[in-house]
Amino acid sequence: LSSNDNGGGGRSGALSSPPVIEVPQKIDVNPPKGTRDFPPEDMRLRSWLFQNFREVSRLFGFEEVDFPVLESEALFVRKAGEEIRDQLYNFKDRGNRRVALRPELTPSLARLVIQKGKSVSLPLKWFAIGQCWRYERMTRGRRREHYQWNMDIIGVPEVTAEAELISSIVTFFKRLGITASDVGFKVSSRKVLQEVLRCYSIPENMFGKVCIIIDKIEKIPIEEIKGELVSVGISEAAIEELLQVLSVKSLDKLEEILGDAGDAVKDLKQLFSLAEKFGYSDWIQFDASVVRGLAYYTGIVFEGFDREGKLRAICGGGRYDQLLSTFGGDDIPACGFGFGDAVIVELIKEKGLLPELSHEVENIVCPLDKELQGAAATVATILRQKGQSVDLVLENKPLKWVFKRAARINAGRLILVGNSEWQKGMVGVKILSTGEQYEIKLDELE
Ligand SMILES: Nc1ccc(Br)nc1
Repeated sequence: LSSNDNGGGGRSGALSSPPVIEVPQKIDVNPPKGTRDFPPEDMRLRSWLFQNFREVSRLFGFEEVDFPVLESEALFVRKAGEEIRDQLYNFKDRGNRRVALRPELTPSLARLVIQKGKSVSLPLKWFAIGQCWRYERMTRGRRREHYQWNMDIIGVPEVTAEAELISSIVTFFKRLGITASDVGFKVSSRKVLQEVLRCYSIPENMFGKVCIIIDKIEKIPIEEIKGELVSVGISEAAIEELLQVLSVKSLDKLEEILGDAGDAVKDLKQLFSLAEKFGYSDWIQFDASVVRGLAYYTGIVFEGFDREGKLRAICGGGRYDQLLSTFGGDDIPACGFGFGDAVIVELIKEKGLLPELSHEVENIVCPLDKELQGAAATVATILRQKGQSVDLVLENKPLKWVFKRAARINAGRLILVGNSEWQKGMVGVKILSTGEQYEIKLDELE
């Protein structure tokens, strides 16, 4: 156990009595509603996706981190009316603690940064791949879990950090064969909203709530948006100005409205200039209507979208400069993104970019009779010590069965351990793709 492990026990308190669990007669072999199994074929695709997440993270010099799936509920109970809050997979554990299955990774990352305090030096460039949960009424039939790739830069106030993060996602898309004709990024800044709200002297503490309402602008009728804004105390005039600004699709137009004194226009201009230098200008567009649905964003926000408009957002992120301080940490700037494992798979299927991923084994090793099972184990071990993968036949099977299995597991070679050969320290080899076969001394086998 690591030194800081508290054994999960925390303060020793009385445990509630264990629930009486009925032993089911016949178990349901399907996974719980809204969750997925990953049998080998699906697991190969997931591993391939995660390998690409990891390789891009390595290219950008990020370090991998991880956190418990189970967190204190307090990490996620923000009061801005977020969907993520309404769908929290939360409960009281047997120590009477309010806990939740994490719906996202960013709060855990913020918690760990604060926990590490001065023992880590900024900037931090951390990435994580973790399963995230929501509890949604199954009437909508949507999943309750997905895996997210997160990349976060902690301690860099400049927009160079957001530009770097978007570059990492572009790099990922390019690795999969996705181009700027397939997907784009809508980019804006919450400082646009902030500057409008300030003009109408709307208090800062309304900012998160207004963003969450505005984020629904393409999901619910505009009259409902207006109604919700009115209900949180935004004046009709402010609402009209907000909606007018949110329809702006060019930075020049935005500058006309907001002027160039504020940070919103300055940050966005810098981001688009850096995009030129990174070489991904074709991938991004300014769109003032992008606010994202998480209350803690404070600056640049972006989301990846499919240009055919068939799919939900592919990924999203932004700057969250206040999150660490709201958790009691120092005032440390931060930005990051989340990239789910579901929409991207729908996209590569749409684009015919699904990779061919088959299970392969270099060798299948088979004793020709029971007495040679030990000899076959020796051969398998020698090959494995040389870094070769081996499927060792573990039962006394007819050769017909062995050849069928060799084909099913895409074995490269069949290594036959027969009595007369073994007496001479040799084995039989059959190259399954060509049919070529020969005998070879065990110590020459490679
Ligand atoms: N936040 C969240 C968690 C799980 C799923 Br599925 N979607 C969104």
